[in-house]
Amino acid sequence: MGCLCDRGDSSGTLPVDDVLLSDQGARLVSDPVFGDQFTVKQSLPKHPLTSDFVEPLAGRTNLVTAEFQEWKTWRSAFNPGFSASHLMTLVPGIVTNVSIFCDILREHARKNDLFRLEKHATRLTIDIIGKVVLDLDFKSQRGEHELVSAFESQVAWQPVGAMFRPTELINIFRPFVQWRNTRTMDRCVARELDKRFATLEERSKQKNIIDLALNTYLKENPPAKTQSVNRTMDSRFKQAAIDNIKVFIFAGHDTSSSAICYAFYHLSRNPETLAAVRKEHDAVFGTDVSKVGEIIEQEPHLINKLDWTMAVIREVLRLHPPASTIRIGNKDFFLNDPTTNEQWPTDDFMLFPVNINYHRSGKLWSDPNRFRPQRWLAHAPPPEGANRDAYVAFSKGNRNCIGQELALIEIKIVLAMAVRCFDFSVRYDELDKLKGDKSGYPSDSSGIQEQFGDEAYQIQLGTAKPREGLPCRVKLRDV
Ligand code: HEM
Repeated sequence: MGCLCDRGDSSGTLPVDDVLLSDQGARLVSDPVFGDQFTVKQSLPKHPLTSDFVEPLAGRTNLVTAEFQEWKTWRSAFNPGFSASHLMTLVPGIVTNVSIFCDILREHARKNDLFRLEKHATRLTIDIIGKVVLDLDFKSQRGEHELVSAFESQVAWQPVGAMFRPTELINIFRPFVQWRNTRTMDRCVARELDKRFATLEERSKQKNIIDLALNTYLKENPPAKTQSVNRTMDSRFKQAAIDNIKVFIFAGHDTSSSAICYAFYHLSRNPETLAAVRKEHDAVFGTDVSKVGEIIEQEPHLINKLDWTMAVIREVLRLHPPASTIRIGNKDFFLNDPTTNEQWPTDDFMLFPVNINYHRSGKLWSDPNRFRPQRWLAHAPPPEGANRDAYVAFSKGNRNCIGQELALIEIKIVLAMAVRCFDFSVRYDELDKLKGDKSGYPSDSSGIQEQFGDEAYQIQLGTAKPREGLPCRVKLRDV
């Protein structure tokens, strides 16, 4: 491993460092001064490994991997689906799904059983995204839906990730299982596309992702006056629409579910923060916790008053960012050290702004490994406050996360409806009892059990998730 800069911080992290990944060099970037050069000032194309990762989940033509004009066309087609005013119309659907999530937690509390929170959080967020993207109720929190099951299986069979599954080692199965899952996912999405396409012109304009995709098609291919709306959709466009819908379903649930788990994890370990968040919820929604969902539905803008809750979410995503970006360098692009004016070539290098290094750098943050949400409160100026330049949870530049506001809204609603009802306790000490629960997690209590002092360190399962799916118990609070 060779280093490019010798301005490492106290933890020894270098702003730019080189490693060899299989047969290709990678420049690991740990400082926004360098990372912004290829994500913000100029946005270099995504590295081909992004497509390798995304393709089994969302095919070849999707917003995450698209470049140049194709990306521009799709990004502007989908932008209206994330306008502040449209997002507020999604709140009732989110509240309905969060109520079901809370009911499920209530059932666990009554049974006082041990369970993995990740499964419930993932089913919650996939149900929410099903409504946002397809205007469809998957109802997967209470039952099975073939599209959801295919997604879950596809994530579990990703080659990077759940290596603990013995079947993972026998690679000959993977292509078949992934091919079958893709066929199921494509069939389900195509069915919805056909239904919506047939009725598109009869319905008033809607901004869910499926209709925004179809409107793009109609704009590019206006029907002739004599043509019936039953005409068939161009097959290339249809596949691109299917892939984009799948990418929204994947990107829109897998990351948010990880953040929900980590929010409960940190709140359960930080009683003072938990008390501050509960106090804030009392002040904003009143003390009758049974009414919160109704109040949020009627006055959705109240969630903009949740400063502490928002600070918790930002801090959770600082310590445990579930996703990142990787770019590919080229012969005309050089990384520049502004203090020395030295230039480094990037041709054929993977350029990786390492989110964990940004977020846990002692040079960029005070007390970087500690959960301290108050650093995000408006009255906490730097150095106590947050270093917003060094915050890349949603990436930066024009390829930043299109769904970030939606994610923040849904996580805020989950916390607003749950934290005053339940006491969470994280139970890695009882992991052995979950052995053989068919979750796919190994229940491995041997070897290293923590990283940075956290038992719930991140593993890759799709995006990055808490180890072992966050085993926990919940108790009902007397409120
Ligand atoms: C806590 C939740 C979330 C986190 C931490 C997160 C993080 C990210 C990151 C780091 C990227 C950059 C990926 C790359 O460059 O390869 C990204 C892009 C993206 N995210 Fe999110 N995301 C979240 C929620 C969502 C949601 C709810 C949606 C959809 C409703 C979504 C849809 C997307 C899409 C489509 C892109 C690609 C955007 C583009 O390239 O134009 N994400 N997200």
